[in-house]
Amino acid sequence: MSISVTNISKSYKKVNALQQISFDVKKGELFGLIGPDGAGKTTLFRVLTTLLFADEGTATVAGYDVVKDYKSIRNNVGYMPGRFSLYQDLTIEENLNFFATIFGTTLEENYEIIKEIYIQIAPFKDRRAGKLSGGMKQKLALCCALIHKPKVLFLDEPTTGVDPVSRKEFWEMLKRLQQRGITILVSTPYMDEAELCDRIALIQNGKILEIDTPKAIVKHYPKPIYNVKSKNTYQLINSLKAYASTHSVYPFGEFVHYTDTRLDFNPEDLIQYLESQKLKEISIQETTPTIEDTFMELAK
Ligand SMILES: Nc1ncnc2c1ncn2[C@@H]1O[C@H](COP(=O)(O)OP(=O)(O)OP(=O)(O)O)[C@@H](O)[C@H]1O
Repeated sequence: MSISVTNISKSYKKVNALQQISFDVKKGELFGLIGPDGAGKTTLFRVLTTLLFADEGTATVAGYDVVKDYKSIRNNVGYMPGRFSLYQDLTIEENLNFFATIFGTTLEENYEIIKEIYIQIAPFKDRRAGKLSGGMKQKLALCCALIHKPKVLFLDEPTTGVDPVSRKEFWEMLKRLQQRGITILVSTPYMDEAELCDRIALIQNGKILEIDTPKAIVKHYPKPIYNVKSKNTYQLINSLKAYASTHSVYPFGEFVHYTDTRLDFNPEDLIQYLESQKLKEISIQETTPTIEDTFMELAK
């Protein structure tokens, strides 16, 4: 195993940020931690990168214990924290040289591993990090996390605040790093990114709700789910919430996702009810559940 977490708990006074978390990540796996703000993702990253002690439990990374072997872990992992880690007043090149130096290496020595990402920002190498776009900062932060050739890469919400094109490119880069045998633990609040991981853990309020491949997680969804639409979405949600047989209701893109408590649910009954509520242009269609639907169901 590349990462092994056993019954890790961590509290900040009254907040139980992590509660008995256990999971394993295999060597070379791209593993996603999926959960909303405050779920405990950053706390877990900090424990695994030896920056914070857990109250209970044990964890190993690349075979090293996070408490006893913290020095070895620091030499073998790359960490890209969610909040920006670069020196804003240093240029791209200076940031890279700085990170290389603290790990006792040079940009030249490990150029091969960062080359593909670095060439995209190299034309701006004399620009200060503080003056870069979100996508460029992210690429520079990834280069800095990789400069000492880590075995395991920790990426805390690397695509938050980054435009959709850069997000897509970023995930393509991660896939290529994975092909080099690097184990990657990445957190994201974006459910569409969850589908790009080999396996994911859904996490909320410091607890793991489920761990599996994205496909299997969606397969476990327990009910038929419907895309419901009408002219007035706000009123539609309120009416659906007030309906006697509602199991779940929440906005989902241009639709409202609806599940019913009855096994013999007939959409016609729901249409009649919504019409009686004076809703107009109603449509109901069964749809395939997504990871977000599974999350909403488990988090209920
Ligand atoms: N230093 C701290 N002192 C007190 N509470 C904290 C501290 N750090 C985090 N918390 C709380 O612990 C919980 C987990 O926070 P954590 O930052 O690990 O979550 P997260 O999933 O990374 O979310 P975010 O994306 O918002 O950082 C939250 O309720 C947060 O408010």
